[in-house]
Amino acid sequence: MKYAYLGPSGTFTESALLQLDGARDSERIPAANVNAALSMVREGDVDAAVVPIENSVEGGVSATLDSIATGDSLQIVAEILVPITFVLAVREGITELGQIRQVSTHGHAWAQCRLWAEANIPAAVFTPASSTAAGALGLQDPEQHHDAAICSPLVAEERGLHVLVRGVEDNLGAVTRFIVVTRPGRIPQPTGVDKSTLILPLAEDRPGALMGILEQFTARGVNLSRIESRPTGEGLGKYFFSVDVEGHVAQERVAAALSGLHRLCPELRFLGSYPAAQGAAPFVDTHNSDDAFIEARAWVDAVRARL
Ligand SMILES: O=C(O)C(=O)C[C@]1(C(=O)O)C=C[C@@H](O)C=C1
Repeated sequence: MKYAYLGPSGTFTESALLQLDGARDSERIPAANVNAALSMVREGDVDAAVVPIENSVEGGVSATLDSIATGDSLQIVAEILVPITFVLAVREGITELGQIRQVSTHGHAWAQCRLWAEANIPAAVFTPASSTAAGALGLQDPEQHHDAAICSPLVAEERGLHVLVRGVEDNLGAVTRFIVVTRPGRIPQPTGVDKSTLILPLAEDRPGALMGILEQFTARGVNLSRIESRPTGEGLGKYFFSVDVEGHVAQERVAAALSGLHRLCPELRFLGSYPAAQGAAPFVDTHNSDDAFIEARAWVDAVRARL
């Protein structure tokens, strides 16, 4: 396997990739940003990409949500969870927090450490980096000017960086969810604890449009585990919904919800059904079981046979 990931080496994304079976023997290509990683998949330069999609504190990763929602279709085949903790690494010569004038990290990491930074390095200006590891490596680059970086403990250790403070995150126990993305192909078999991801553009801007979408799930007992609205970029007020549901397209209730959604918004994108990284099998009422759907369809077919 050949994987692209949000690089350089030492990102949380690389840690996620290394959790995959056989990843240590695979070819791993660092990409400068999420879009570049997904382009490598679309163009066939790699078999798959690993990119962040959601953080338990900061929410959805817009670059990923937007990139998988448009352009050539992609498919999610797996998800990976990584516990997140950050350290404050500093440039050589910096020994106290008061000396820090510029701090660099990924925007999503900064959002998770903002309160700590306001309280402890209030004078420091934030310089965005393309990843936490890129910010950390910049500390060894004389051409870059930041004197501190917020990064993973691992990259600080691997690069021999001096760590001034550990655990600078505002919320203990944060987790980031990563996805493995391929070109559309075979859908992983259901495991019983699965997720499906959908992109739902609003076909019509009218009262109750979102309710109409949600009803498709409610009526079939399909639980949502994430729903986010993202601007389409076509103008103010134009949004699409990015949704994760509990269940697999092989299950009748999920398939029925998809079919209802397709009638409401034919432009919907099915981004895949894949094993959930954690959780239990969802509760399913008897009337939403596969058997109930199959039996109900047979009953209607028998009625229609008399036409
Ligand atoms: O910069 C990294 O190390 C990443 O893998 C990206 C990323 C993200 O986009 O959320 C991943 C995990 C952390 O939440 C912070 C940054």
